[in-house]
Amino acid sequence: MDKQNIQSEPAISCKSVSKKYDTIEALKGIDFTVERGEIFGIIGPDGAGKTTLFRILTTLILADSGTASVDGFDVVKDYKEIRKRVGYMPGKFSLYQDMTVEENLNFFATVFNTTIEENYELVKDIYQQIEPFKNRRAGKLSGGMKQKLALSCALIHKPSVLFLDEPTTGVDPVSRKEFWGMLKNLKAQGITILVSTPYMDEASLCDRIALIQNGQFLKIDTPRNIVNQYENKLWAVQSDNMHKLLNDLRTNDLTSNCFAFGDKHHVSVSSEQLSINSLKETLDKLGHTNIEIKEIEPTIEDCFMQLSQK
Ligand SMILES: Nc1ncnc2c1ncn2[C@@H]1O[C@H](COP(=O)(O)OP(=O)(O)OP(=O)(O)O)[C@@H](O)[C@H]1O
Repeated sequence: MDKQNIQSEPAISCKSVSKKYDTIEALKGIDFTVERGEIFGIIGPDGAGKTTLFRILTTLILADSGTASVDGFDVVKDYKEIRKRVGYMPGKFSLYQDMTVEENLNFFATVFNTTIEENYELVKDIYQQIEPFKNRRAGKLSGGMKQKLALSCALIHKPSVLFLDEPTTGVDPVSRKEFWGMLKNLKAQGITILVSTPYMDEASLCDRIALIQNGQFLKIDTPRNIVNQYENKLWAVQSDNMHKLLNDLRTNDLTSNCFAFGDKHHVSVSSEQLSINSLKETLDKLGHTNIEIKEIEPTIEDCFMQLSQK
């Protein structure tokens, strides 16, 4: 395929991709495309199928059925081309623990037939933060520093598509925030990013997201549109006895679902018959004290809970 044709293809395209491990259906007919220059998030809990999808797209395993392409190349036929063009940061950072920071980066550069100097501009902002520790072994770095080194290694050959599988899992909140800042900078340099995360709060940092559960996409859209499409009213409820409150809310005929969210319970209400005051009265009769109920804006997690129960 010539260069111009490649540029008109989406960065990633997946059509009816399925994968089984014995009897476990890890992916059940995944369909989506990622446009060039997007930060696209795959959001879902452990075991939803995120890693399996990443491995198929980075040509490490084969799908049982369906087709997929990356940067315009077919994941089966053109796997060699794809390997040159993608950067992959697996969930468990693939660093050589006994090699130093600099040796790790050098190694990845050499594997891709390049040098640190050649693509230094691309990794500079990230690598400079760990450069003071360049003689330290990777195994002795903190979680946040390991993450920065792993990202530098995934970028050192200037990939056009970057695959980041749960890059912020096990990383402290400050480093998580910094990390998303780095992704924005990479996007500004024209790199397409597919990133998976179990943290629903990170969804809003993506251009578009797919919510995944049990090997299926529940929804694909911008985080804003997903939140706007939330169907019910949503209330945050608390009382002195949160455990009993959860049971009482779940057995109420007029609420559609309820789950614990931080120090409150989030209750989804589809019925017009139920008002905040009438729910307060009901809970009062059930013996609850210090009841507080507030209407709130749904988060992506609320949307996920609603969609996953359909
Ligand atoms: N090599 C394998 N052999 C058998 N089952 C597997 C294998 N790899 C994954 N699975 C199963 O396939 C399903 C999807 O797993 P996958 O690792 O893709 O999900 P995930 O969303 O990345 O979750 P996690 O963050 O836990 O890895 C799970 O039920 C998992 O147990």
